[in-house]
Amino acid sequence: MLKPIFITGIGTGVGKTVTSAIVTEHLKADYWKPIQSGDLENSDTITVKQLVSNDKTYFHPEVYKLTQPLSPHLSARLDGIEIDINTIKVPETQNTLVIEGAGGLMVPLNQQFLIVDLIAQLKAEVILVSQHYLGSINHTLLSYELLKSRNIPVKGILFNGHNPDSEAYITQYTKLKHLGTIPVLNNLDKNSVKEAGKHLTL
Ligand SMILES: Nc1ncnc2c1ncn2[C@@H]1O[C@H](COP(=O)(O)OP(=O)(O)OP(=O)(O)O)[C@@H](O)[C@H]1O
Ligand SMILES: C[C@H](N)[C@H](N)CCCCCC(=O)O
Ligand SMILES: [Mg+2]
Repeated sequence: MLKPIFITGIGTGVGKTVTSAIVTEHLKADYWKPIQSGDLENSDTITVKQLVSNDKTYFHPEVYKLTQPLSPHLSARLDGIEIDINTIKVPETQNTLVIEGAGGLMVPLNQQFLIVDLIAQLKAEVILVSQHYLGSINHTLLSYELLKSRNIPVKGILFNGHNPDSEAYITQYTKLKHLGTIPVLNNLDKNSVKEAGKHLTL
């Protein structure tokens, strides 16, 4: 079986959903967001559906749909449940599977487990999404160190936005494969998503 691709990021709001749409479209892969924390009317699955144009992608349903836009451990508690990571199993598919996490690697799912533990359990390989802001080099290198310490395979790093100096520093330090940069998409739509994928090395 192909290793699923887990799209994680150096934090929340760094562009994992936009990246997931681009990667999903480019590979005509399936998409799965196992834990949606809040924004249920405008979930990441709905967003990716709106941005993908191929007819091969299958959207697997979320396992947890939590009502509050908070860390999943807390969102679950407020909904009166606890996330059981044993219920989160890779869906059956013959296709490449793109999985989107929630927030960054150390985001708690319950009192014990973090997103990074879920990645290990799902035996996925990671695409790390970084975004440029003051402080992002630190967040990117911390994410890299964690993945390395857990022996999690990393397919490469994608930058949402372009900053040649930061990218050069990060790639020379980590030796991660630079999979490309995603420009600011002023018109975020099916066309721009399809086009952005052509400039990535996946
Ligand atoms: N390259 C881009 N061009 C235009 N808009 C972008 C780009 N990247 C991200 N955005 C916008 O920034 C916001 C955050 O991006 P996104 O939802 O992809 O983050 P995320 O990492 O998936 O967040 P979460 O942790 O909530 O899942 C969204 O409104 C998205 O449309
Ligand atoms: C609600 C948000 N959009 C994400 N889905 C979850 C982000 C959790 C961040 C938790 C944290 O790192 O403090
Ligand atoms: Mg997202």
